[in-house]
Amino acid sequence: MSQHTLKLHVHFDIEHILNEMQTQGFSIIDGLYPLEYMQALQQECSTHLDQFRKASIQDGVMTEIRSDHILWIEPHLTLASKHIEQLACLSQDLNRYFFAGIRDIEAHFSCYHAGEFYALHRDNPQQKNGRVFSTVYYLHPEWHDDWQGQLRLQDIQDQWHVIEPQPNRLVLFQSDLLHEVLETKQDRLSITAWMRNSDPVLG
Ligand SMILES: O=C(O)CCC(=O)C(=O)O
Ligand SMILES: [Fe+2]
Repeated sequence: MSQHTLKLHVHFDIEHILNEMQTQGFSIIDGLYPLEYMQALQQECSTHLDQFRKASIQDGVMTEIRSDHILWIEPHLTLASKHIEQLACLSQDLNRYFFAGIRDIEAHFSCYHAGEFYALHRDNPQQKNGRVFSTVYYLHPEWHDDWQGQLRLQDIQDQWHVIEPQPNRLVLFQSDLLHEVLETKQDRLSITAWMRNSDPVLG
């Protein structure tokens, strides 16, 4: 499919999402995109894998907390940019309902190779980086339960959830919730995006 002819408009079940955000602080949206878009996005991701950088090196400093590889999404990544446009639409609803003040979205592709993980963390540790909501969209072609690599997340009632990284699944959660990516047994591809209420500080 030519990326120029690709028109993407997703209908979010916004009432359901808002209700889940209100009661648990996170929401899972399955089967988000038409298959042909997901496949085109996979291809965009795979053709750029050689440009991914170790996420464990931030500002030249090494951290042990994560071992995945990332590529920040910029406009030339046209298919990934369409995903960000859809998230921007969703953020308008979140703004209307939660007065969240979201003004922009920052996002990167992530690739976890077998043996890689992201230890327990919050995406907005001291509420300094403006991240209000986090989203992860999984785009590997398939996922089996015994491949591990789950997202483990504590909800606003302190209950823990283990979420499988199923392809074409979007997970939306409050950026201040504790979560981790368990060590994966297979290559795990995703786009992580943050809805922010202030100017970007990459990292
Ligand atoms: O890939 C995931 O399931 C979560 C990734 C994550 O926590 C992050 O990139 O901050
Ligand atoms: Fe995170």
